Amino acid sequence: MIVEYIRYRVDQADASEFEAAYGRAAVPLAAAPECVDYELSRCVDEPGWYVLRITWTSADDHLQGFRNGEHFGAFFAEIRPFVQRIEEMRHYERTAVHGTGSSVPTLYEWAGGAEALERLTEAFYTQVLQDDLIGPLFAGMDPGHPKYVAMWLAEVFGGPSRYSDERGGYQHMLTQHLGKGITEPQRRRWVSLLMDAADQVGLPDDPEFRAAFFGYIEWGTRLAFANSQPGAEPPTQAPVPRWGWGVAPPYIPHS
Ligand code: HEM
Repeated sequence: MIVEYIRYRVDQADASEFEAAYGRAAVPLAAAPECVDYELSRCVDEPGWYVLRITWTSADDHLQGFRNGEHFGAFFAEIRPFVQRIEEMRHYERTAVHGTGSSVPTLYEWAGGAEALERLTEAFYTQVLQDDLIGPLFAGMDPGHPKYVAMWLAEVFGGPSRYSDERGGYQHMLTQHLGKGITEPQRRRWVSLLMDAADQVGLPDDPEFRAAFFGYIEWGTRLAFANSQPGAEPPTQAPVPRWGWGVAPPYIPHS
């Protein structure tokens, strides 16, 4: 992916027509398969200045695919009157420096931190060990297992990276599932018992948290299932995944 920045300097008198033109141009832009996303921002200190950010699938896709494609004509017809107003138009590559701030709590914080996740896994594995369908899989489990899985979940949900630092990270977790031959009914039971445990220990039950929590559990158990099958060859090295809120951040009423 590549990010294109276009800086415009528009006369204040033309600003509303400029924004309206880009509003119309955004329709063919959004329809172009080469366009990932876009955003037009207006400078607060110098109101005639604008920055348009467009993320393209690649610079070539922009310059060859989009410009020679079916949507360019309609896009360009709208913005043509403002081309003379462009001060800079360049492609930028993302660097390794990026991240998110703390304006939204992590799932880890929202869940109640390490202590809440440990309560969850303790209650969960107590049930697991008594379960006819999946209990036998865990018959020889390490007594520290509930704590280790809580550490894993904490890291996934945005908490400290203890599982990576102290327990071998993704690679160790993967080796624990390889060759286990988990069946689909066993995967489902694992999910179901974990959701029961979440209710039992009082994890937050707001729709946003539960949707994100369940989303990860569904994803993770499907991977564990796939990786446990005979002959599976999953990647042996990978970072511990980091799971966020997805499309529905927490609902925090503002007074
Ligand atoms: C989101 C889904 C899952 C997560 C996050 C997860 C997490 C983990 C982790 C972190 C370990 C290694 C613990 C350690 O450091 O020793 C582990 C081991 C294991 N997992 Fe999973 N797991 C998931 C799904 C499943 C499912 C669906 C099953 C089977 C139904 C399963 C069965 C096992 C077993 C049998 C072990 C070895 C336990 C032992 O002998 O100590 N896991 N899991």
